[in-house]
Amino acid sequence: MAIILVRAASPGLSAADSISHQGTLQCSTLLKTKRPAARRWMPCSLLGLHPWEVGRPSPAVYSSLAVNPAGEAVVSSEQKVYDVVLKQAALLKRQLRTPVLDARPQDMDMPRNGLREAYDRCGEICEEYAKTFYLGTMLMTEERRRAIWAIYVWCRRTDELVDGPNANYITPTALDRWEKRLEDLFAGRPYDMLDAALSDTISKFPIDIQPFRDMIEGMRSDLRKTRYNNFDELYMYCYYVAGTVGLMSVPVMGIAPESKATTESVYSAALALGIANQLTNILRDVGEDARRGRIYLPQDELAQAGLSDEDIFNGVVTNRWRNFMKRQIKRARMFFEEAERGVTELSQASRWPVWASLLLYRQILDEIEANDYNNFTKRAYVGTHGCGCGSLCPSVA
Ligand SMILES: CC(C)=CCC/C(C)=C/CC/C(C)=C/CC/C(C)=C/COP(=O)(O)OP(=O)(O)O
Repeated sequence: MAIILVRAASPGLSAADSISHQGTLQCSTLLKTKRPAARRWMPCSLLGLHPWEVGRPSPAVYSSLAVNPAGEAVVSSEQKVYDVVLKQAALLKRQLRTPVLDARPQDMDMPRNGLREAYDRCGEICEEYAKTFYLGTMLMTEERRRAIWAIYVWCRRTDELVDGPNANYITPTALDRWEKRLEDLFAGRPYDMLDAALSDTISKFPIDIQPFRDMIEGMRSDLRKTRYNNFDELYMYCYYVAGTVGLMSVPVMGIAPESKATTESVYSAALALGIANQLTNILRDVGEDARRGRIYLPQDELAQAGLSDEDIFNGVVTNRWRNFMKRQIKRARMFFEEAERGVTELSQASRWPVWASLLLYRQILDEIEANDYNNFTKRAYVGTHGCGCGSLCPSVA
């Protein structure tokens, strides 16, 4: 019942809504007209436009530079990531010739005792750190739910390496070891029980190792990099640490059998949600990051707005800052819009947790505005009761 009502109230979930990713003029570092057989590129700057001001572009198309300082054309981050999307989509299409998971009896692949315990532990961790999302996963089939927990826990542990209590001791070598462990678990040789859950998951779903490797690469880059010259660099970072989660999730969440959308477009939407979440996270945490000497904002855009690192460290909300933030928020919202269109294409039971987390995270942007753009000393906070679903939200029940 709750879900039906929430669906009716959620534009992204209307049955009549369908994605049209065809034929639109798209913009990125480059503008591109997308055709099935070819992608043609034209620098946005030729039109004197900021990419995200050209109108709602289609899949992952918001990077801002495609020339290096020497004026040479370079492949944008967005294009590099789109190539990963295409690869993931092709793999999924190839591997999904196997039976539809939903059609299998739920108990068929029930894990043996040790594994069951491992998955339960993953569920507990997910519940502890991401309660709303966890509650949403309870609507999925058991197999999918356990798989999502296992992926979540691996990502959480990876993040903890550079963000957790031992972060100061983490070296590139430690990340190399973590990557070796990842390869082992993909080869069916898990190191501990939590790895064993993921190892089991990848044996059941068509999940590729690349987004996992890329996430570790993101942690490596976080160790050495504290500034981002432009949005192209920031986009790559967001892909590494969050877009990857979207790509990992699609094979488990599943595309609705009735969906007319292309596999690539669903992956693009999943990627967009990861990017949107990460951009939002960055905008929420500007003050906190600055206190750690980090600025995850495009330096060129800061300079254009007349702002410097000093302004960020001083943390005074000025009109320049407000204007800068307005543009950053606008861009993050465009990624959310892109993501929204993909939610409807997921298999029915996977939509709600994704939708709930999208609403919840997007509200952080509203909250930053409500705080008059003071993200230096005020943390935009959205409680689990604030996901826009009122009393229909399962997190309230
Ligand atoms: C839309 C479609 C087709 C599929 C959905 C695919 C998915 C699940 C995408 C979600 C990707 C995701 C959850 C990325 C992580 C983003 C992120 C910024 C997480 C922040 O984690 P924490 O650092 O724990 O955040 P808090 O600090 O807010 O607790």
